[in-house]
Amino acid sequence: MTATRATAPGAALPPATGAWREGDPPGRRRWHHREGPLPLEGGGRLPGVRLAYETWGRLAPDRSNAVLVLHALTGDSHVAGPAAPGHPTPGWWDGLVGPGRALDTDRWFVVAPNVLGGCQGSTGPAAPRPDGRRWGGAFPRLTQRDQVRAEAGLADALGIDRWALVLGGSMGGMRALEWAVSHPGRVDALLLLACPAAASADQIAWTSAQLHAIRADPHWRGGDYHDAGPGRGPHAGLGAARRIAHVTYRAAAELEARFGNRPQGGEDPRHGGRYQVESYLDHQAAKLVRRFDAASYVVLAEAMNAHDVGRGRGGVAAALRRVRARTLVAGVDSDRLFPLAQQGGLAAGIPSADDVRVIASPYGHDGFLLETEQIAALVGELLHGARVPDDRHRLLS
Ligand SMILES: CC(=O)SCCNC(=O)CCNC(=O)[C@H](O)C(C)(C)COP(=O)(O)OP(=O)(O)OC[C@H]1O[C@@H](n2cnc3c(N)ncnc32)[C@H](O)[C@@H]1OP(=O)(O)O
Ligand SMILES: N[C@@H](CCO)C(=O)O
Repeated sequence: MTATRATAPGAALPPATGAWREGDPPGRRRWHHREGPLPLEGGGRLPGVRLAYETWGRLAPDRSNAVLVLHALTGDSHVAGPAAPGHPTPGWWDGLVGPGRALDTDRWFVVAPNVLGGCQGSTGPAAPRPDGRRWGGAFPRLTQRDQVRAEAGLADALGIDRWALVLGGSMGGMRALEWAVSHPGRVDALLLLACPAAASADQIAWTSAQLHAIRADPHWRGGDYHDAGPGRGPHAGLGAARRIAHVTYRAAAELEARFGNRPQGGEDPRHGGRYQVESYLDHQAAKLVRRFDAASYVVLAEAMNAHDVGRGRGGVAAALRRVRARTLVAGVDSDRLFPLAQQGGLAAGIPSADDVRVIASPYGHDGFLLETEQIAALVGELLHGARVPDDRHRLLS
């Protein structure tokens, strides 16, 4: 595996350039600096919080056209647009955001923050503390609620009282749900994709194996490796974590059809060579190691494990009843990590939600990233009241 850096990609970012201004080009990364420390659900306060974010479109004078897009575990604020300096991958929902697309940026003002704890410009373990040293292993545990609280600060700074739509998949869906539960008056419409009301034992178990892989790497050093020098981070551990995770992101039938038990190229597994599927996972691992910080991975994965929208709110059912947004819940039929039954539970518990919508896909959990046409139809239904083709359900709005 390629091991190119000990520091997080975010650590090399240019200095903050301030908040969004009228006339900004689409997709330019900007930063919001919170005034004062962020109180954390688990106790304590996080000082020096900043969120990186990108925007597309123009905020209407009455500020009624703002849409919040929330990314998943290893995503970032770069929802749309090509790869560019500071954006190692093209926009992860490029087919969804832009002029004439479902999130038509001639009409909607789309905002996408990098999650708190992440490594693509927002405050995370690789970022400096107020005293100038890096957080490293001292970075506090976060929950989705802390992350949403930080995002609410960004909304305040942008002058956005209400979101016309909040949407996200996987970890982004967890935060979208938290937004609708903790700020019911600020979310007009809600699209939840491939996420649960609370992390399940199965999800926590898969994540636990990933966390062990990272912490077992001798270069982990309790999370204090960021200044250890080039190539001296826990890259092997992060790569192992990604291999485990990536299998859960895809479907067994898809892997079978693509790779079966065939050897990779001229390699012979009986003599130390790899199977095709091993080579594929090696590739996915190497790509993540080049662009993501292991300590951020740990912070975000632990926050996902802590996800429980009902905690301290009288349970999941009571929490879901707080949602006032027009809501669509959708899951991927081949998702083995966040199975459709979990989205069924969300749809049943949220007062305005209809039956769960099914995204048909062979790709498993990653279907929420890949099936953009089906997701575009759901966005259109929420924003414009247009029916999804072949929809068997009543209109929500
Ligand atoms: C909201 C967010 O989560 S944003 C972050 C999303 N992006 C990521 O997570 C990056 C990791 N990748 C993924 O999660 C998924 O691959 C997706 C959803 C982004 C893309 O899925 P797909 O288009 O189906 O790509 P797929 O899983 O087939 O991977 C293709 C890659 O595997 C490589 N590959 C395929 N077979 C093999 C093999 N036998 N050996 C080695 N590499 C292989 C391809 O060359 C291709 O490489 P490239 O991505 O460098 O061009
Ligand atoms: N491929 C996605 C899946 C997790 O939802 C990611 O890495 O964020």
